[in-house]
Amino acid sequence: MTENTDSYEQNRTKFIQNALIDGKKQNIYIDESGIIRSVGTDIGKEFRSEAECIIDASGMVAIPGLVNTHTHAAMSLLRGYADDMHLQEWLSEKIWPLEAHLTGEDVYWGTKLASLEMIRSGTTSFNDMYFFMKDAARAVDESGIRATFCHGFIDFDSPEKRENEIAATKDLVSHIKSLQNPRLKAAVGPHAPYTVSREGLEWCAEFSETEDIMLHIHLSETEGEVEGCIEKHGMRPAAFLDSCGCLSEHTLAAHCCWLDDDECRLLGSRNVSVSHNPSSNMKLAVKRALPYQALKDAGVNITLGTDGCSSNNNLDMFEEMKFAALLQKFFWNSDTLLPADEAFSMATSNGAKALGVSTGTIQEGLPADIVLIDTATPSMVPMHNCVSNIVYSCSGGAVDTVICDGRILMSDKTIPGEAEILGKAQEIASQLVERANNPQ
Ligand SMILES: C[C@H]1O[C@@H](n2cnc3c(O)ncnc32)[C@H](O)[C@@H]1O
Ligand SMILES: [Zn+2]
Repeated sequence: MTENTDSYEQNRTKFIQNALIDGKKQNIYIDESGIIRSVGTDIGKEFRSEAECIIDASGMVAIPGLVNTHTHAAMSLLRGYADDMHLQEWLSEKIWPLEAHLTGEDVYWGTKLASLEMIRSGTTSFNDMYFFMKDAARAVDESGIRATFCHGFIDFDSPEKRENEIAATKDLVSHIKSLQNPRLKAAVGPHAPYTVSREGLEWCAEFSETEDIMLHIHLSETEGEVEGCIEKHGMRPAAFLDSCGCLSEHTLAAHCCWLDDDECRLLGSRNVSVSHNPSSNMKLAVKRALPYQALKDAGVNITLGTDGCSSNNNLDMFEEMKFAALLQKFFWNSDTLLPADEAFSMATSNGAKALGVSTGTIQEGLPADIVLIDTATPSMVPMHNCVSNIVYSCSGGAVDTVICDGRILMSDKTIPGEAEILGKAQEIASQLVERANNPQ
C-alpha cells in the first residue's frame, strides 16, 4: 500500500517499511535522485519523517529488479504468430518475411507492450536486439525501465548490406549516447556467426572496443550452426568469433547450447558473459541445454534471458528462473545442478554485471531498482525458503510493486496507461500481419 497519490513521480524521497529482505523485516530509504541511501532493520523515524512517500511493504518480500539479458522486445507483436516449428524454418519462412514489413511505429508499440509485461513481472532491465531501435528507446524511456539497445546487424556476406548495417549501428549508438539517459545504453549487435560475414564481425568487435559498449550476439543455438561454421570457416563458432576479435569482457553471447568444453574455457578466458534462454531452447527444440557446469567451472558469468515473445511466448523472468533450474537438472541428469539461489543470482546480480548496470542487489549507494512480491498469495505460502518460493513456485503475477531508478512504475499491481498500450498493441499487430499477407 502506497501513501501519496503522486507516488509515480520521480524525485520524491521514499520510505519502504517492513519489507522482508533475507528473512528479516527491513526498511529502505530512497533519496530524491533514486539512490538507496539506507537499508536495514534499524533505520527508522528520521528517514520516515523525511520521506515524501511511504510504501508499506508489510507482507511483501523485496528483491532487486530482475534483469533479462536477451530479448527482442518488439517481438511481443509476434506472440503466437508462428509456433511449434523448427528454428531455421521458423526464422526464414515466418519471422523474417513478417519482419520485412515492420515499421518504427510497430517497434515503438511492440516495445511499449513488452515493457509493460516486463514491469508487471518484476523486470527492471533488459538487453534488446532488434530493428528501428530509436523507436524502441523512446518506448523504454517513457516506460521508466532500463534497457540496452542494439541494431540486429545482418549482412549475409553482402558488402552493400554491410555498409547499411554499419551506418544503422553508428546512427543508433550516437543517438542513444546523445540522450544521456542513464537508463538507456547502446550496444553493437552482430546477429550470429551464420548471418554476419567475417568483415562484419571484425567491424563490430572493433566498434565495441572503441565505443566501450557491449557486443550482443547469438552463439551456437543449434547443432546445424556449429556444422555450418566448421564447413565455412574451418572452426567451431566460438573459435571463429575469437578470430574476429568478438570475444571480450564486452561480449554477451545468447544461447550457447552447443559449446564444447574447449569453447567454454575460451569464453571464460575472454571474460564473456552468457545468456541462458531455457524456454526458447525448449520450444525451438535445439536438442541440447547450455553446458552450465562447464561454463561455471570456466568462471563464465552466466545470466538469464527470455528471448523474444515469438519463441517463449512471454517475458516472465520468474518462469525463466524455474525453467533454467529444471532444464539443467533434466538434460544433464543431475538433481543438484543449478540450485534455486544460483538461478536467482543469474536473474539479478549476474545479469546486472553483464549489462554493466550498478543494480542487481538492494544495497546502500546503488540505484533503487526494487520489486515487492506479495506473500499473501498461495504460491508463496508457506515460506520455508523464500528463494525457493521465488524460483520454483511463484510467478510474475505475484509482483505487487516495481520501482526503477527510484521511480514507482507499478503500485498495488496498477500501471498507469496500461489499457491504452494493450489496445494499441493489438491494433498494430493485426495491421502488421495484414500488411504482410497483402503486400502492396
Ligand atoms: C534480431 C533478429 O533476431 C531474430 N531472432 C529472434 N529469436 C531468434 C533466435 O532464437 N535465434 C536467432 N535469431 C532470432 C529476430 O527475429 C530478428 O530477426
Ligand atoms: Zn534471440
